[in-house]
Amino acid sequence: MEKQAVSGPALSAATMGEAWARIRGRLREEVGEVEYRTWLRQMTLAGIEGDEAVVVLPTRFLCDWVRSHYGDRLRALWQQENAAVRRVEVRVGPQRPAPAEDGEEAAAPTRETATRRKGLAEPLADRSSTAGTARSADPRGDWSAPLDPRFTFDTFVVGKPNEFAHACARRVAERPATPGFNPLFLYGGVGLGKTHLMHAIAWAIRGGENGRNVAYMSAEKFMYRFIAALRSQSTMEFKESLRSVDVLMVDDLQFLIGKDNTQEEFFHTFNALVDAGKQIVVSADKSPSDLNGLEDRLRTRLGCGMVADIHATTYELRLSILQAKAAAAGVDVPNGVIEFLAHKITSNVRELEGALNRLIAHANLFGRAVTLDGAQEVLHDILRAHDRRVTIEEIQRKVAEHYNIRLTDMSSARRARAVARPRQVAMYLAKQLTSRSLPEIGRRFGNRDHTTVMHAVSRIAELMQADAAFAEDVELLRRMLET
Ligand SMILES: Nc1ncnc2c1ncn2[C@@H]1O[C@H](COP(=O)(O)OP(=O)(O)OP(=O)(O)O)[C@@H](O)[C@H]1O
Repeated sequence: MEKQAVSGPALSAATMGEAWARIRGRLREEVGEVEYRTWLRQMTLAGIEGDEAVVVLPTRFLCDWVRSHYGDRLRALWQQENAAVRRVEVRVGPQRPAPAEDGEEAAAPTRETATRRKGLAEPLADRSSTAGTARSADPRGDWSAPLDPRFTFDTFVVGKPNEFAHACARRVAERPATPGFNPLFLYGGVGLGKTHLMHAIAWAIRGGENGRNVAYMSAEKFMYRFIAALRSQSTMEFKESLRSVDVLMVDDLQFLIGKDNTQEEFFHTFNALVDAGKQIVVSADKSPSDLNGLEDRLRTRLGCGMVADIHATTYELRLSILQAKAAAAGVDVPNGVIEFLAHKITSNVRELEGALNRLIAHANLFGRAVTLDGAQEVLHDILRAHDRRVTIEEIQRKVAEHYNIRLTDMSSARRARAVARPRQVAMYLAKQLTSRSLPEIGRRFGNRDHTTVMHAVSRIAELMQADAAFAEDVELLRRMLET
């Protein structure tokens, strides 16, 4: 439901802007220049929604930090400005350029401010000028970032694409710092389970008998802690606290690309820990050798233990994941719906899970059973985003698989019915599902003439009319290809 504008003493855009500027000013005075620049400067006000002021920051980590360290203060300051604002929501959102503030760079941004506004660079440039004035951006702290209770080995579904990574993760969890498995480097595309496996390792080691001290963090958090330490001149404590852990786990290492100072610090920490026989686990979106922008010596070190790739999901793995998640939610999702989702949503597990959760939420909310029609309606936006153009090669592959013939027979001269009929089906589907012309389709099927394709199309249409089972078979193929 759309939220209403603030009632009572409503704020106009101009007044809101002024109020926000005052709040930022107050915070800046209260926390000091260094802390303000480190954590708060990138905050922008997205607007007021109902009784809630919405503040955005460029990354999830910054949001978590600002929410937990400054959330109450932000709310109190808003209340002073306008009593109708009762809550402050801090969320990830697009950045508008922050207004120039006293003592800061004016309109033409320096390289540092430009990159900082994108939320990308190491904001280290001013580290000598203001060091010492920082308050509590605690560089020592404890390193035990909260782990997601859902991300354990028990809930991780294993299939061909992730079985090697999973086996390595298990091994490290059971026997940390085993030679050959240190460091463990897990990599794979977005939403394929890297963080899940990292948390599972951390849970297992923390829950083990030896009471090992596990430090789990995102690379982004590593960087912010390091910067905070530099600024408050407490790098010794920072180093000591990290070097006293038994297991260091750093997620999304690609974040350190281009952040040379942080990389260097990470490299030294890494060496100190490995030399001391401690386990390192790292995840990234690419293999060490493909992480261009990481220093060569760091890439070499990262690649010298065990490197395990999590591949894109297969249909079978998607099915198993959906079945496991539906069972865990205690909701009866018919097989047809599960198969449909596994066919349609092929991008990654996060999206697959999101789609299933939405279906389950709808079913619970309206007390209705989950059905295929309902799924198509509830998920129409997700499904549309996954619609894609099917290629002739995909059609040939799918049809060959379906009829159990060789892919090469799609273009061969063999005329045996067992081969010729599936080839005709593939031509028919190519005509139906692609915008290719008849001559072009003919060329892709072993340089056949366009009249051969025409004949195949009409023959298959006839057979479908005459034989319901055959028609159903072709329809099934079409639906599978239309994912
Ligand atoms: N094999 C699996 N079994 C069960 N759940 C999985 C599996 N793989 C991924 N997931 C789920 O998919 C979601 C996304 O996974 P995760 O956050 O671990 O991905 P990621 O690879 O770290 O992505 P990113 O690159 O965006 O950080 C999580 O909810 C996770 O539990």
